[in-house]
Amino acid sequence: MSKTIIRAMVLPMTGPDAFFPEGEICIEDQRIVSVGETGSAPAGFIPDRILELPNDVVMPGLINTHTHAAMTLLRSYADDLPLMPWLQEKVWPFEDKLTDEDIYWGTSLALCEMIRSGTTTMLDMYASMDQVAEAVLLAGTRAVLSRGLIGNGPNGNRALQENIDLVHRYHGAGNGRVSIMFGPHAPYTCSAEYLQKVKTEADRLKVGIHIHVAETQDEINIIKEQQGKTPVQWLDELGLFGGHVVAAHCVHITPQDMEIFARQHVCVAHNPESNMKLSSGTAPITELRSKGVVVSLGTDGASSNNNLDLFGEMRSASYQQKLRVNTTALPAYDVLEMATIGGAQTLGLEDVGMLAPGFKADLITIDMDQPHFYPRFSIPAHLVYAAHAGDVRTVMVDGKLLMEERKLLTMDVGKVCHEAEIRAKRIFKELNG
Ligand SMILES: CSC[C@H]1O[C@@H](n2cnc3c(O)ncnc32)[C@H](O)[C@@H]1O
Ligand SMILES: [Zn+2]
Repeated sequence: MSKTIIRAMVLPMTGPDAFFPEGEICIEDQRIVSVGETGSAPAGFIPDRILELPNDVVMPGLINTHTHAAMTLLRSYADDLPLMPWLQEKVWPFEDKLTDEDIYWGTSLALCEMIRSGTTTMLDMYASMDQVAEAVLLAGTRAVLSRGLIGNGPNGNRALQENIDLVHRYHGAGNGRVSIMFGPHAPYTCSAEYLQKVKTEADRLKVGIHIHVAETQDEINIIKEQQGKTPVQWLDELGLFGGHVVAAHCVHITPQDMEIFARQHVCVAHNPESNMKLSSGTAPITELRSKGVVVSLGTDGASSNNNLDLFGEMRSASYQQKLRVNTTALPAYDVLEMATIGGAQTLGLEDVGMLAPGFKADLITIDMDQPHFYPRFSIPAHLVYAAHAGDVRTVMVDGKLLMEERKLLTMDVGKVCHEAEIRAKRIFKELNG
């Protein structure tokens, strides 16, 4: 049994007006017991640890709903290219050389970066997912993991079996910190028959599906030529939707596609920085949200971003919609919702994303006693428009501290950076002599 009290400014993300300037959160083991003003702890709650952080804001941990964690090994390896040449000429040849251990260390590097920037949960899609799961279990974060499935390639069936095995081995592991989805890569890398097989397995094992959808105009052209309809309409007619589906990107979608998402409760993972860097386009986020579609935020991998910082992603998401629509689009609180409770809804996690009694204690604190946070007119505006990754002081997941005073408690950052550097450079040498 462990009992903790955190005293700080509390932004619980339970509604736009909920804020406790002199707040207090009580935590027992993995869960939050109470949230309120200082002095609101239940009678008889005797903590064995008190974190006095009066100049910090405590808020839910951020949730990254689309990434390829181990792609940290490709950071700054392949820049300034559009999606297809980037994948075909640079990324896939590099990924062909990755070993299971490389993916373990690349994922660990991503987890160091995520914890240090306030991300407590990720939805990942990659290969060697047992190693990814082990890295997550050791780091102490929460993750939903999917085996990336390129159905049209020679390994499509083997990869599908790996995804099935992953469900059996890791769904619910780490006291529920790890769960599994299926990861068909995209409409242009999976046939109709393959996607239907994936859907059958996902339904049988009662887990969700994570897929890239409508990322580029090239994808729309390919699928329209092959199928005579948009990727979203094709996937809908194939029967892929209807269960729990997370669609990443969704840049080039029509009003009819948005109606399908709303009707089928497809959740969208928006990746504004990757979409800008690959020059893919600007997703119609305000329209999706006004149709009732759940939209959350992802960074995509570190090769198309090139960081895993959701504070930057929140700012980019807001600014991008303001540029596309007008200045009232995606105000600060709405973006914070996308990065917290919206992320939890996207991942089907019912007890994270807010600070409320009964919820899991996945939370972060941000040091507000810094010049760029004065004067304090609006905490949500500060967090979205002024904060950066380095402002995160404390990270807790499942009631366990993963970072205190910016020191990682579960990971050896020096060792992780060293392993990542030598492994990435080895592959570079293998490819370039
Ligand atoms: C088979 S594992 C996942 C696969 O996806 C690749 N990937 C990374 N970013 C993107 C993106 O924006 N669109 C499509 N595919 C992407 C990654 O390199 C892996 O090969
Ligand atoms: Zn992706």
